[in-house]
Amino acid sequence: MDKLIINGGRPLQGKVRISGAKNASLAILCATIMAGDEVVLENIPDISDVRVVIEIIKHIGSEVTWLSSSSLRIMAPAVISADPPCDLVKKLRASNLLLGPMLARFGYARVSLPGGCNIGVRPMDLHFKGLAGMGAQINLDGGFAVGKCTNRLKGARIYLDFPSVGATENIMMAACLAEGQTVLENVAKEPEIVDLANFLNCLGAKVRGAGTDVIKVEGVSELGGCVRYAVIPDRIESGTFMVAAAATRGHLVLEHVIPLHVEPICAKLREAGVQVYEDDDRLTVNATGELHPVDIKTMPYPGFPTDMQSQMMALLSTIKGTSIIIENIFENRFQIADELKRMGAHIKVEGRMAVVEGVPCLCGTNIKATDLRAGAALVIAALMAQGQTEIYNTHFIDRGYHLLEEKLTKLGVEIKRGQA
Ligand SMILES: CC(=O)N[C@H]1[C@@H](OP(=O)(O)OP(=O)(O)OC[C@H]2O[C@@H](n3ccc(=O)[nH]c3=O)[C@H](O)[C@@H]2O)O[C@H](CO)[C@@H](O)[C@@H]1O
Ligand SMILES: C=C(OP(=O)(O)O)C(=O)O
Repeated sequence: MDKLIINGGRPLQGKVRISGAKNASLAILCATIMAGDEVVLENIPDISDVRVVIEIIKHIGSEVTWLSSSSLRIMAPAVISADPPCDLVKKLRASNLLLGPMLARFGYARVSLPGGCNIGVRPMDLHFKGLAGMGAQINLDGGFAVGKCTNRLKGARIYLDFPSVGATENIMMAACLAEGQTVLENVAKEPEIVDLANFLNCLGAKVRGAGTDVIKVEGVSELGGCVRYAVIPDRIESGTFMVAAAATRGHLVLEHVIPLHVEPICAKLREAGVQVYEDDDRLTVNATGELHPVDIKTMPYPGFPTDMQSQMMALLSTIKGTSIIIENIFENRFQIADELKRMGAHIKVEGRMAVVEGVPCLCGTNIKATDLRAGAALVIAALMAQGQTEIYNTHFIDRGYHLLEEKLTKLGVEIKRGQA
């Protein structure tokens, strides 16, 4: 097991290039199993979640080759050679996105219920309801979701009770190969949904409306390949660096960003007194002035992302005054508060609300990541803290941050990896 050792107290200074989006890459990798010909993907981050999904699709028969450090060539199988292996599926959440594509292409899927970070209950009822609405039989069997459809899936009108990202993606993918039209209402509007829809359309799918509340899919009998598809930049990695710059009262230029995707984060940082400037695909963050407390409510996109909530909590823990955070998406995303308190933060958690009283500074100590974004938040806390911090459970952080130590080192941070 690894640990990260960080000596804090220096402002982040310089330029950082943002990598491809984890959540878009994972969904697109699952979608590749529906492709009838070769697919080349670019801007794929080489992070552990991506490596695991690649192993899973290879196991079911896909041929996958790294063409460079961020591009992949994939050829999906005509028939699946094995079920997705349970031990790999359980390593992450996004493996639940195999169900829709496998059912649509092969008429059968036996996928273990997914794992991933312990940030809430995370049921799959909306996925199952949508796929069943298209004619699939879905059963739960000893921790596995087993889906079957004897004939082609049928287009249907499906209303999601909640705009779930994963359910929108699974049903949208399955609808691409269904017979007739699918109308999906109250869907998630996250940029990763739009990226996935764009990729599917590159394969010859007919998806319209991604990024709005209603997605319409005209099913086609087969999908083709794609000569080149570049995944969008990671808005959560962007947000994490922006918050890290603010927390260390630094000055940072982020390159290869889509500013629109990080607008909810920019808006909150500006409200806190951070200067944020946009220029094409670059963002400049300057936090050399006084900062103010802010209140945050996590919401589906374009609201404030739950995946940035922990990082903001770390930042707010050293801003004088009271900030209130309401977590509306995942009930278990305040575990980070206990670790921040070990560093001297004053945070009171009551159900879905956290009250953060800013303290003048945090102190370095030994702390452990409880999930991916909590890990990112602890890195931010360590960057601000006086003295040395050791962060354990780094495997959570490795799920989602490409070249984190290298990027931070270039920005002036003293960071190294050691054995825990
Ligand atoms: C791999 C990936 O893309 N992960 C992202 C995805 O997760 P994920 O796709 O799991 O998140 P969802 O949008 O589905 O979950 C949002 C809420 O809906 C609930 N729900 C979801 C499905 C369902 O069938 N029933 C149900 O009740 C969940 O428990 C949660 O409370 O979106 C989340 C919300 O933006 C992000 O935090 C994750 O980083
Ligand atoms: C919650 C996250 O990911 P996952 O859905 O893969 O657990 C995340 O990226 O913060």
